[in-house]
Amino acid sequence: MAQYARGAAAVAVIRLRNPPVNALSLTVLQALEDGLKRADADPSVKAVTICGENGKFSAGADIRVFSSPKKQGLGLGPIISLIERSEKPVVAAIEGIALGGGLEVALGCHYRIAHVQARMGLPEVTIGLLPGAEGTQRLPRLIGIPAALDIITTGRHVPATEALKLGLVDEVVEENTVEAAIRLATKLIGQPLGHRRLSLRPVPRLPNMEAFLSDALMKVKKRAQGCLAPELCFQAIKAATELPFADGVRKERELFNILLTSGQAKALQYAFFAERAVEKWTTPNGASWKSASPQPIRKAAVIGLGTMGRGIVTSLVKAKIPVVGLEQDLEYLNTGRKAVMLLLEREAMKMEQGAQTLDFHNPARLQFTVDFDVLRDVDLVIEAVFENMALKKEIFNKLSRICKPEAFLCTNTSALNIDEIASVTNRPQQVIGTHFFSPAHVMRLLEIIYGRHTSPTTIATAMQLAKVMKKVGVVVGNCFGFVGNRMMFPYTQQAVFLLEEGSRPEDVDRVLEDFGFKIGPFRMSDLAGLDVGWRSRKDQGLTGPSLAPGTPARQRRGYRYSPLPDLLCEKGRFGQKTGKGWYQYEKAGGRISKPDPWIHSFLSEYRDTHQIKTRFIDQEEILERCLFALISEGFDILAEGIASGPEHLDVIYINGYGWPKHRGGPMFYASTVGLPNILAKLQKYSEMHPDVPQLRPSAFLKKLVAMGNPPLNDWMSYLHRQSNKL
Ligand SMILES: CC/C=C\C/C=C/C(=O)SCCNC(=O)CCNC(=O)[C@H](O)C(C)(C)COP(=O)(O)OP(=O)(O)OC[C@H]1O[C@@H](n2cnc3c(N)ncnc32)[C@H](O)[C@@H]1OP(=O)(O)O
Repeated sequence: MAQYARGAAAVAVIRLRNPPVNALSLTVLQALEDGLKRADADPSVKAVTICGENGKFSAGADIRVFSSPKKQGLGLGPIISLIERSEKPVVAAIEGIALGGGLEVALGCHYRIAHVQARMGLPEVTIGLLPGAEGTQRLPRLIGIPAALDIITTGRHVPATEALKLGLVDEVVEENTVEAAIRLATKLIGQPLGHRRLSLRPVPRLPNMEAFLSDALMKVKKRAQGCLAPELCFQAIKAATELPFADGVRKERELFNILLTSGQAKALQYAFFAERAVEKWTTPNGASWKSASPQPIRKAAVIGLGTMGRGIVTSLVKAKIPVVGLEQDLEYLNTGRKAVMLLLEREAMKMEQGAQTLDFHNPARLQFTVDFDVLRDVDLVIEAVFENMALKKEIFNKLSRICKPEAFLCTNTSALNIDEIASVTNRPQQVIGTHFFSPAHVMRLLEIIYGRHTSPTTIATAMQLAKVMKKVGVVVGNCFGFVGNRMMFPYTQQAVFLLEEGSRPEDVDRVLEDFGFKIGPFRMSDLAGLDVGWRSRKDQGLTGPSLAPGTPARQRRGYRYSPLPDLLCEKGRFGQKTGKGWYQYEKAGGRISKPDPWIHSFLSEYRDTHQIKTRFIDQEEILERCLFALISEGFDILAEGIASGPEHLDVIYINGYGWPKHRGGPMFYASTVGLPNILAKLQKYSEMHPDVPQLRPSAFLKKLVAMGNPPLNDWMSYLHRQSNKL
């Protein structure tokens, strides 16, 4: 709702009130409209201030309304017009946040005052929409086309100081913003308002408007990667340059409705809530975010300053947590230190653009050592040495003797058994997996893996650490590959099998990149380095010297196996780092991939050697085999209780594996394709490839289909129900 009060003798204050972020629900909008009408009708009221409860203006429309049957009733535009038409001056007092419809309300006001800490933005594009309450028509009139395009098509939050420079707000204050707004409103009583009504202003012209817009459209499309909303945001802003206000608003509404009914908006809004849902973690034994409290981390240490360790140190410094970086000897330490300093300098430069500073030259904040004794007083250690169980166990055993008893011990691993690592310590309850993604200071995902003995406090502390590092922590159980890599395995396996059967790396990558992945599986493998998987397969005895003599080339443990990646590694083709992998590159370390005729003839020789009949594989089969195998593994993960809901898998895939957010994550995507369709296709492919267990549909998927394909929100409730249809 909204509270109506008197701020000064002649000033009415309308306070938006809907905790925690004053979202504009239908009730709030009704109360805002009532408040405006009341102020208008009261002759003793000469001016109005609009503000938000609890130091937050408003986070915009209540996103849940967009998927409810009442969405048609969300008539914010007419209320904003009512504000603008008011004969009494209306001042917005912006504290905290004014986002989406919240900022559109402020744009309807005649004046805007912001607190210096406030942030403003039109983030609708990030939930698959556009500012549909006349924002695409008012903002360009206020701050011009280039700035409006930037803000609307990226959805970024603009700090108050920048907003002042752009002319988005009239004043920035450090004092009580509402009081400042009331004072301004009092001063404005009786003054003319015509020029303050944005709908009456022309859009500032650019000398080269046409060229500017065509260049901007190209950039928007490139960034969008298949997402519809940025381009429709662009179209709405372009309309502001071509049409009178009222016609521009009509165009905006038309484009808004296209987006609102698009599957992409649903997927992006699902992703918004999924990200928040995973914060509320639970484990199968009943531990949960509700009852566990995080411990403060005043000082941390990172062991190993390779690629991952460097990024983790950088993330900790950025989170203002004092950190010690430790390496095995001075040579490695110096190389690691230089690399960390370079990363931090780059980060500091980026932060300076947003008027922020990064303090990393102070030894109290960042220290490097080869001496484990320095770790005596840290609250938390993140071990980030390479994936070798023996080495990790040696380090954890040492840490357990050196670190204070209450210190938490985290291992950055992408697959290894957390319980085995914890078993060599004197505090298995304080051992946890923290799987960072590379580059660790950029990627948002942090997979947090609890072991058999990990305490709820340890989980809560790791989650809190993720939050302060501005990462999305997702709590998962302990199994080989955890969630992300375990689901990735069948996906990349299918991609390689497709090469055996007739596809080329560029065919498979193109299909998955057209689907929306930032990078296809073969380009990804070249980027990560083929040698990483090769080492792991050698450790597992799947290839290399430990492979039993006489093992068939294309079979392991009775199932189909492709030695193709091993053969490439044996030829020194490790990907980008060696200039050759599934593609060729301009040089070792090069980044521009080109299809490689050598690979094409290598594949055809390989098929001849193994008497594989080559066939044409269409896009549908490529997509379905890769994605459905991954999804089926996801259902197994849910059934085993490794993750507590499909949102967890989706958040992991969107934030760690380049899954296109506008498709909502693999499990959401499965729900849109329809579980019966996925089951039928998996059954078909599994019959074609009986020696590939990863194509056999998960029992949980079968159960859900038998139960009538329930909506995603209900899936978990079917896990323990008895079904006689199976
Ligand atoms: C016909 C045309 C009509 C309208 C056009 C207008 C369209 C819009 O306004 S669309 C909405 C645009 N706004 C946004 O996209 C903002 C979304 N919110 C955020 O970015 C963040 O939540 C925040 C910056 C506002 C706050 O961040 P933080 O402090 O980290 O808190 P949380 O993100 O955890 O949020 C707390 C709590 O609030 C819920 N929530 C936030 N925003 C909305 C919202 N707009 N609608 C509904 N609910 C919202 C969020 O889910 C959290 O809920 P839980 O505590 O239950 O998890």
